[in-house]
Amino acid sequence: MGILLETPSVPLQRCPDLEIRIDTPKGRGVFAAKNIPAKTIIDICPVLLLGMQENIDHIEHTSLFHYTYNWPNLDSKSEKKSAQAVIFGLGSMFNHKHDQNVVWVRDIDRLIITYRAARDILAGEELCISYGSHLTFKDADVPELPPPETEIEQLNHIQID
Ligand SMILES: C[S@@+](CC[C@H](N)C(=O)[O-])C[C@H]1O[C@@H](n2cnc3c(N)ncnc32)[C@H](O)[C@@H]1O
Repeated sequence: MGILLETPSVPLQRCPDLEIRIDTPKGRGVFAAKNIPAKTIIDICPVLLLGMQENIDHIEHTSLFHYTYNWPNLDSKSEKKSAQAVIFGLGSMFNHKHDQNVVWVRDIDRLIITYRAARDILAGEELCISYGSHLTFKDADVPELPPPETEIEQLNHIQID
């Protein structure tokens, strides 16, 4: 009897109750078309790990740079370094929200990310992850404060009887 070799594989799964909206204050975004219960798998996405130098020489100069994730990696001296990775599937479409409703887990060895609902998500809500605190763009969720001059002008208009 021969040895049964199992083909290495990752079963894929995507929540069907989703839609892309194309004209939001954050550009395109992923929205719930129906209620989605907490812990539902939203998507399982394959990952392309970029070479450190490839990223510096090329990707950082393209719009793709705004879609990459940090990915733990080892350099040529086996020291831990943060590389960049391109995420295929919906992983590249989630916008940022400080109070995110989607969480994600890396499978480093198999180059996969799994996204799940962090809580119950209502139909019509946007599905967002957190990009952390160092954003490279103006967060559309944060209201614009009036410039100081405007505040002074406003105070000047307050009449005291
Ligand atoms: C990974 S892409 C997300 C998909 C993107 N909205 C699109 O249309 O392709 C990241 C980009 O989306 C935009 N974005 C994400 N979250 C945002 C937010 N909270 N406020 C404003 N823009 C946001 C920024 O332009 C950011 O560089």
